[in-house]
Amino acid sequence: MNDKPAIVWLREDFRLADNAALTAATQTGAPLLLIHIRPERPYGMTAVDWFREKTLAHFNVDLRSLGGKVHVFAGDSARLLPEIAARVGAAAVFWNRRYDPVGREIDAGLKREFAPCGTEAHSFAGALLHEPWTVKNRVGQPFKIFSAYWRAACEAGSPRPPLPAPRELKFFTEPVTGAQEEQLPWPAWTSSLDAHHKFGEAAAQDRLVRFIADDLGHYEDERDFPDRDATSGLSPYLRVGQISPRQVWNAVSDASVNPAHAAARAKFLAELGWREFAWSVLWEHPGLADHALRQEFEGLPWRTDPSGLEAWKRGRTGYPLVDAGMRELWRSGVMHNRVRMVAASFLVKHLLIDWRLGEQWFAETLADYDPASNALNWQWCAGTGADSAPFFRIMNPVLQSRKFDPSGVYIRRWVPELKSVSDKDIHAPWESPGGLPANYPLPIVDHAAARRRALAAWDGVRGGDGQA
Ligand SMILES: Cc1cc2nc3c(=O)[nH]c(=O)nc-3n(C[C@H](O)[C@H](O)[C@H](O)COP(=O)(O)OP(=O)(O)OC[C@H]3O[C@@H](n4cnc5c(N)ncnc54)[C@H](O)[C@@H]3O)c2cc1C
Repeated sequence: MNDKPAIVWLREDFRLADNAALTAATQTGAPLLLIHIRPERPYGMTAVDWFREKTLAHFNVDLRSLGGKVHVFAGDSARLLPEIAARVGAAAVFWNRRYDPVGREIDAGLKREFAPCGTEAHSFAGALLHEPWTVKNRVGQPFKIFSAYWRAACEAGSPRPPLPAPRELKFFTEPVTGAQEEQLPWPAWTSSLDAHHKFGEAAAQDRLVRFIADDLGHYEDERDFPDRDATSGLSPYLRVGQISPRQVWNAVSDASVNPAHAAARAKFLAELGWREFAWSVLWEHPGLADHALRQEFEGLPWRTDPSGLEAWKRGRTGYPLVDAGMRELWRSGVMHNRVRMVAASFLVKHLLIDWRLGEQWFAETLADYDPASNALNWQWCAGTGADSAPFFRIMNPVLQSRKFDPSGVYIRRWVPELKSVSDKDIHAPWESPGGLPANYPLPIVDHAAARRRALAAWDGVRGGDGQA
């Protein structure tokens, strides 16, 4: 028995089950000191910060019933973690790895700092199915194309089964100085988000079980329709680690699915694969959110258009599907994937506004924001990434709306001004015989003209040899 505590540093892994760091710390027999270090937030809370804080609060409720809690600190973790470890005389520190450029540098520095002090620092895989540096092509290079990446990842074998939650947790009970209030005051803008989310490990598991039972079988056919609740809704839980990708992978792989639906299962697992691919690309390109992967796009003549950007952010572009998506984002902290694509394409191609400004807005407002998936998908939509939709493929927001929200159910949910417009006219209400409803704007840009402008800009970058 060892009375020096083992510190478990929780970052994006607020769960008891399949938490390799927690399990390993438990196995030492030392009393556990669970800590979380809030980063300094000079610009205030973002939506994913809000989701993480809510998650932490719920995790603490679960822990209290087991006699423990997460001690919360705030500040620079590179300085604080060694201080806390020294203060409590920790025998060892455990964490699950993170892969963002800043986080991985801090963690590597901490390991170097702990080594000579006799405090063991142990890190584990937890947030991904495959460590981002492990899936490589035959000559040891990272993949640039998703399909090749995913084939290789699948050939590497199934991820190991998830770990059970530790049967018994013994907590460090001495007072720990310097800890903060567990809960921060919520900014006013977060109040509308609450109604759209449930928190806690049990809620995440429940969502997974319901998705498998009700939606997995028709995932492939229905996932693109924002008017249906046909996707898993797991992304915020995955983001803050209330559920692990291994738990999702194994539950979906083991579920008994009608053989006719095997393709739906494969499609869903491949979407988890996109998440993996995004992290592997970020691992290789730490500047993914700042620099176009295709260099030539750095020369694209982006427009400076503050009022266009503001109309896009507020859902006032006059294109109902784009506006519905942007308002869904603001009010709920999430947006359906198909609509994310249409809204992103609209900003980049119709308004010719730099994709980085859209990436930043999503980073502030998405409850599932992660630096890999967000940057990769923005580069995909902008055509600037390695395996992206080509720039000249410009989504028509009206046709997308007619195809994927045919009766306007999704639009009416988020754009109440259009409630009484007919199903036929709701996609382009400015053409409605009844006239445009009061308070809803005319399109801020004409589709055909915007398309021509975008193609001309792209042609300039390509030296005039482009195809439209
Ligand atoms: C411009 C843009 C920005 C995006 N930003 C983010 C982001 O910051 N964080 C984020 O998690 N996803 C992002 N996505 C991807 C995708 O929209 C969301 O993962 C998805 O909408 C989440 O809903 P779901 O959990 O119901 O997904 P499901 O369809 O149920 O998919 C299951 C899981 O697979 C993963 N996944 C699905 N699609 C993608 C994808 N295209 N790229 C990466 N992973 C995917 C997610 O982890 C998701 O939870 C972005 C997409 C676009 C077009």
